[in-house]
Amino acid sequence: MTTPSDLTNEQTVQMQPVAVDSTCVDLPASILHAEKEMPGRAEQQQSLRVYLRVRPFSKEELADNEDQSCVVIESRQTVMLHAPKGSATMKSSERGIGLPSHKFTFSQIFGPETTQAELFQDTIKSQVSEFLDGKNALIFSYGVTNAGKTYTILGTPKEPGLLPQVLDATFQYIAGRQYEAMDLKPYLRNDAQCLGPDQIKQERSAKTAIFASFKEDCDPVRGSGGSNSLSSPAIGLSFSSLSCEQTVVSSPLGSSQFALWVSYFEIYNESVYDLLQPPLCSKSKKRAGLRVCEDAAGDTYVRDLKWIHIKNMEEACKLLRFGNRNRSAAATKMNQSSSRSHSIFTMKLLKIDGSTVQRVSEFSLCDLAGSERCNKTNTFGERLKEAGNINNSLLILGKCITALRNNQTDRMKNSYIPFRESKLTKLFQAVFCGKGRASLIVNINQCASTYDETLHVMKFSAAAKQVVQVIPAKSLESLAPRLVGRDGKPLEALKSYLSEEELLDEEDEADMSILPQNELLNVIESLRAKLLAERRKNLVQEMEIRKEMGDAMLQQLMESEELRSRQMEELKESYQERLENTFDMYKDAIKEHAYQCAMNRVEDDYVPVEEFIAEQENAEALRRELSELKSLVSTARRAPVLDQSCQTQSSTDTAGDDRWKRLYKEKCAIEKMCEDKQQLILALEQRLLDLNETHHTLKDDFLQKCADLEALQRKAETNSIHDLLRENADKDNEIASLKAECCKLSQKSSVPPKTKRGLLSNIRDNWSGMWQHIMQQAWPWD
Ligand SMILES: Nc1ncnc2c1ncn2[C@@H]1O[C@H](COP(=O)(O)OP(=O)(O)OP(=O)(O)O)[C@@H](O)[C@H]1O
Repeated sequence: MTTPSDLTNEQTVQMQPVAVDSTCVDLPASILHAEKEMPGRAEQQQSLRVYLRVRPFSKEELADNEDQSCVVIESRQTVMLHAPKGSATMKSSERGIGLPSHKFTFSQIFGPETTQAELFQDTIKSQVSEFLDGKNALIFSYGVTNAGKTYTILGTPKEPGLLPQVLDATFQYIAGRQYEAMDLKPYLRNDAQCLGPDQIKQERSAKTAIFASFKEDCDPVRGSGGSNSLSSPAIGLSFSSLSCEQTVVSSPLGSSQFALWVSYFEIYNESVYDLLQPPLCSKSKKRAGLRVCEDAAGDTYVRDLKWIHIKNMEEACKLLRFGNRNRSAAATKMNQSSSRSHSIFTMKLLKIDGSTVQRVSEFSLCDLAGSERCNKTNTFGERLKEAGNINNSLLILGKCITALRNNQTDRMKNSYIPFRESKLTKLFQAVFCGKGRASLIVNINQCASTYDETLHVMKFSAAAKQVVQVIPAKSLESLAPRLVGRDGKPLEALKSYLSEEELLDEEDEADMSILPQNELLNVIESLRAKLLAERRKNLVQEMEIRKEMGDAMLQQLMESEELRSRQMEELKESYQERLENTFDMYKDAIKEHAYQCAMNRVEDDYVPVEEFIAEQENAEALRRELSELKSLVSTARRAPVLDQSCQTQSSTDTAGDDRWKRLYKEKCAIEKMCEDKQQLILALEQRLLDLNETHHTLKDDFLQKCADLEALQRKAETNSIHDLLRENADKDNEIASLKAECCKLSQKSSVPPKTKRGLLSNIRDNWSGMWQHIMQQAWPWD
C-alpha cells in the first residue's frame, strides 16, 4: 500500500538522468488519502493496487549472456529500468528523445526470489477475506508474453499460484458448512436461481461429463471438505503446499451455509468461449461463442456460461485442467506455450440461510494475454489477428484506465470511458465503477531483448496506479441477490424485474458469429433492410426537423426585422420631431430677429405724416417767399438803371443806395440758401429711396430664408434618419452662419443712434440756420 510517507522516501532516491514516473511525485491528495474508509462518509476510496512481480532469469536466458542490469529493484516500492544497448529506448535517448532510465513506483514490488505463498500473502489475501465476507474482487495479471502471468495465476505443481490459493482459502473457510443441495445457482450477474429437480439433474450430468474425461488420470471425486490434503494430478499441480497454515478468515459462527460455483471462460479474438464446455468432436467445427449481456441493473454477464458447483479442491483442479486444455495457446517466438487469450476464472460464493440466498460474492482472476506488439513476436496470419485483438482489448483497458484516472484527477472532466469497446472491459466495468475491488499484478522479465515492451507495460501500470476506486458503502446492499425460479421469473413479486429472456429480447448485441452462413446472410439482409428503413426514417425526421428549425428561424428573423424597423421608425419620428422643433425654433428666432431689425430701422427713419406735411407746407411757403424775393430781386435789378438816372438826377439819395445793396445781398444769400435747401431736399429724397430699397432687400432676404427653411423642412421629411441627423448638423451650421449674417445685416442696416427728431426738425434747424444767415447777410450790423 502506498502511503504519503512511502512516497516521500521514494523521492529521496537520487539517480542518473531518470524519467520519474509522475505518479510518484504528483499524486493528488485524494489518492494520497486513499484506502482509508472515511468515517461518516458514504463511500470508500482506494487507489487501484498495482503490484510488480519480476520473474527470475530462466536457464536459457542466463546462458544467452544477456544484459542483466536492465531492471533494478531499489526498494519495496521503487524500481529502476535502464535501457540496454541496442534497445529502441536507448536509441531514442541517444537522439535526445527521452531518457535512458525510468523510475516507477508500485504498491509493492516482488523480486525473483518471491514465493507464490508470499505473493498471495502480500497481495490478494485481504481481497480473499473481503470475498468471503461478501465483497467482489478482481485480479488481473498483466505483462508481455513469457513474463510469468500464468505462473502467477496458476503456478506449478510445486508452487501453486494465486488461484489455487484462493480456492484453498475459500474451501477452508466454508469447510463443514457447505450447502450440498445444488438447487441454488448463480443467475445473471448478481442473482441466484432456484433450480427444479430436472435442472439439478442437468447440472449434475454436466459436472459428471467434465469429470469423466479425467477418469483415467485422477482419483474418484472425494467428498466435500477434503481440500487440504490434495495432490491433484488433474491440473498437474501438487497442492500439498496448500495445506499451509494460512488462515485467511476464521470460519464464521452461525447457521449460514455456503455454495461455491465456478466458471471458466476465455476471450479470444473478441469472442467469449466457455472453457468448461466439452470440446467439439470434429476439429473443423467452430466453437460457439457466448454473448455478453446486461441484466436489469446494467451489469454485464456471459449468457449460457456454464457454472459448476464444486465442493473441494480436487473438483476445482479438475475443472481448471479441463478448462486449460480448451484454452487457446500457441507457441510464439518468446514462449513455447503462450496464452493467446484472456482467461477468466470466476468463483461465486452463495451465502444461504435455509433456502434463501443471502448474498452472492464474486472473485475473478484474469490471466491476460501477452501485451507484446506484433513485430516482436514474429507473428503472421492467425497469430497476427490474435495479436491485433489482444492488443486492442488491452488498449481499450488502457484507455479505460486513463479515462478513469483523468476523470478523477480533474473533477471538471467527464470524459467518456470506453468500457463497451471491448468484451474484457465491458465485463469488468462494474468492478471499475465501484462494485468491488480490483488489483493488477504486473509481470515483467528482466530480459534486455524485451526491454522496450517491458517499459511499455510499466508505463501502463503507472497510469493504472493513479486510478481511484470509489466504492459506495451501499454497494453491498445493492448486491443483495434476487432469487428467481426455474423459469427465470422472480420468486418475490418484483414489478421491475426482467427475466433473462425478456432482457435478451431487448438485447441487440447478439453474437451472430454462432449462426450458420446462410442464416447469417439472411440476418445481414434483414439488417440491411432495417438499416435502410432506419436511414430513410432518420432522413425524413431530419428533414422535418430541419424544416421546423428553418421555419422557426425565419419566423424569428421576421419578427426581429419587424421589431427593428419599428424601432427605426420610432427613432426617425422622434428625430424628425426634434428637427422640426429645432427648425421652428430657429425660424421663429430669425423671424423675430428680422422683425426687430425692420422695426428698429422703421423707428429710426420714421417721420410722422403731419410733421412731414407741415414741413412740406413750410418748404412750399419758403419756396413762395423765395420766388417773391426772386421777383423782388429782378425788379431790383431793373431798378438801378432807373436808379442810375435818378442817381444822376438826384445823387443825393444815398440812403436808397444802401438799402438796395443790402437787399441785393439778401437776395443773393436767399438764392444760395434756396439752392442748399433744394439740395438738402434732394438728398433727403435720395435717402428715402435708399431706405426703401434696403427695406425691400431685407424683406426679400427674409422671404428667401423662410423659403429655404421650408425647403429644408420638406427635405427633412423625406430624408432617412441618418441623413436627417447629418443634415441636422449641417443645418445647425447653416443656421449659425445665417444668424451671423443676420447680425451683420442688422449691423449694416442699423443707423447710428440718433435723437428722433425727424425730417422736420432737421429742416427747421437748417432753416433757422439759414434764416440767421440771411438776416446776417441782410443786416450785417445787427
Ligand atoms: N516467478 C517465477 N519463478 C520461476 N519461474 C517463473 C516465474 N515466472 C515465470 N516463470 C516461468 O517462466 C515461463 C513463462 O511464464 P508464463 O508462461 O507464466 O508467462 P506468461 O506471461 O503467462 O506468457 P504468455 O503470455 O505467453 O502466456 C514459464 O516457464 C514459467 O514457469
